[in-house]
Amino acid sequence: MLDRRYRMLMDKLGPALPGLLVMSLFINLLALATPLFVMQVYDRVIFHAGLTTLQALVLGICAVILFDFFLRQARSRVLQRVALAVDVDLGRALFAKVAGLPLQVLEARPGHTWQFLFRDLETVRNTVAGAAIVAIVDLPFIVFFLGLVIWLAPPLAWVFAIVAVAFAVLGLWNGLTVGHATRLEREAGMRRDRILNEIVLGRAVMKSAAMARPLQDLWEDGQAASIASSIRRGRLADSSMNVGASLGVIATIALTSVGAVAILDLEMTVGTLVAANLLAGRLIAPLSQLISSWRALAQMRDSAGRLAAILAEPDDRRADAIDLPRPSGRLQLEAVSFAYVPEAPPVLGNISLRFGPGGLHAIVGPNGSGKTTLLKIAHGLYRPSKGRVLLDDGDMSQFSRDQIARWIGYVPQDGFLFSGSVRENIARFSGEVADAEILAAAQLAGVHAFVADLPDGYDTQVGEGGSRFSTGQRQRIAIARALVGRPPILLLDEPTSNLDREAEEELRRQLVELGKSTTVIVVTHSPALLQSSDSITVLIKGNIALAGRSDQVLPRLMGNNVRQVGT
Ligand SMILES: Nc1ncnc2c1ncn2[C@@H]1O[C@H](COP(=O)(O)OP(=O)(O)OP(=O)(O)O)[C@@H](O)[C@H]1O
Repeated sequence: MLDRRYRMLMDKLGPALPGLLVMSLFINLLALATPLFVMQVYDRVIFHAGLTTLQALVLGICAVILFDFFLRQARSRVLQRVALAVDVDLGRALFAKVAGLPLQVLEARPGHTWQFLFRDLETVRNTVAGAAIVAIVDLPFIVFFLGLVIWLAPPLAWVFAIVAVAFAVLGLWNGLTVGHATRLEREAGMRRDRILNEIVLGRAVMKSAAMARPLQDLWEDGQAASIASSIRRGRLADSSMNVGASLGVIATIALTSVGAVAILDLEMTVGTLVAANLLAGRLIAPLSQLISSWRALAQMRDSAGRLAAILAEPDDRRADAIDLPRPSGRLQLEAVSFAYVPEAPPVLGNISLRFGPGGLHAIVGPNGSGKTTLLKIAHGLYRPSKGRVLLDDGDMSQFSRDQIARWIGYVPQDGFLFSGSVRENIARFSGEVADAEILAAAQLAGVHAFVADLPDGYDTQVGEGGSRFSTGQRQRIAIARALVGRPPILLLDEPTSNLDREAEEELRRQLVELGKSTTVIVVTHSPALLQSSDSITVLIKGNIALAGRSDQVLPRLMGNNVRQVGT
């Protein structure tokens, strides 16, 4: 059975392959015209002063050149179409896959891995439309040329056989060494780029903590390793190419010498020798091309492997079996345990909680106690390792992300925004959200007055990741984004951590108001929010230390340091 990476490539290349083979057949047949032409000129025109024959031969070869040109053009077009299919179809599939993968899979690999996947796509695209593929398609015709040469010039057969074996050995050695060196080169490049990526992400920390020098040292180490692996790969590839070139020259010399002896023994004509030499060129060209394209082919094989592996990963659920009515807002965690890595101890252990419908519910606990993880599980972003989450009475795992996003609003700790306008961000970049809905969400989140006051209002560009706004402003816009469509459940991760007193009080009032119709679950350390909550859950080291009505939990919480509750 075909490896899935080759299956993926054949999906794109397969439909074009018969056409390519037919065109290559004709191109290779036409390639016989030159040796035939030369043979005729040497053996007939020169010896018999046949100028009329020469004219006919020149006319014929001109027609052949023209036909050959059009065929090559057509072959290039076909390969360009294949490249376009890779770009469009695979590009679209890859983006949809990356966007559709479960959050846990996305978080399990460093961020730049995903960018590299799109470079993999470019590698596949460029190789599929490049000279290496033409050389591969030309490969079967080598056998044909070999047979022809043996038939035409039997005394040269053993020279051709030796040349073919020498190229096969070189190709094999090249494949093994250059393929491996290419892989090492990529890994070294990725390690170096990871440092660069982090420097860009953590630029403010780098500057404020004066970490530029040590980080540069780290990057230079990475760069040195990358250069060393490039040089090694380059050396191996150059050696193969040079050995290939030398083999080509040796083949010509051996053919000419053996041919000369055969001519002296009257076993062959001069024309046959010249023709055999030209045919040898046709035989060696695709082999040399393959050897010099080996790096591209090895990269394409690895890239296709990575792409195929990602494309085979299971998605988050995309489609719903049935369009269920809007839930009332009851959210229940049933004996939920969760571990980020299967072999590590669980971050959450056997959590059972019920929220709503409606009400303001607070979750508190020390750093690292699992509050954010709990919220992500409640939002279906992570699947529990054990237990389940129920939305009303339905198991959360049956719902698609689209449906969950409509029913559960989620405001992450950093309030990340995407480059674009405030309006686009609140509307989740959907053209289907009406202005009235955006305004209502902004008013509910208490961000309308601030946005309306900006010179470009809702058209204001937020910058990369929302960088043109303060963290508090970003968080308020993120709350508005979560409220679009008035989901029956709203999850907020420390929404007041970056707000001033006044904004905190305003948000508290709004959350209490929202709690009358919506189940609001908020991770918070804000005393004001805790006091206004209907229920409080205290998490310690991934376990529920205390949970219940806030008037019961709060006095114990106030009397104890949160870290000591439940111990
Ligand atoms: N992506 C991850 N991979 C592995 N472990 C993680 C990951 N994210 C969090 N953890 C671990 O899970 C535990 C709980 O983290 P979580 O972020 O849920 O805590 P938290 O209570 O929200 O903390 P904080 O109050 O600091 O935000 C921590 O021990 C943390 O180290």
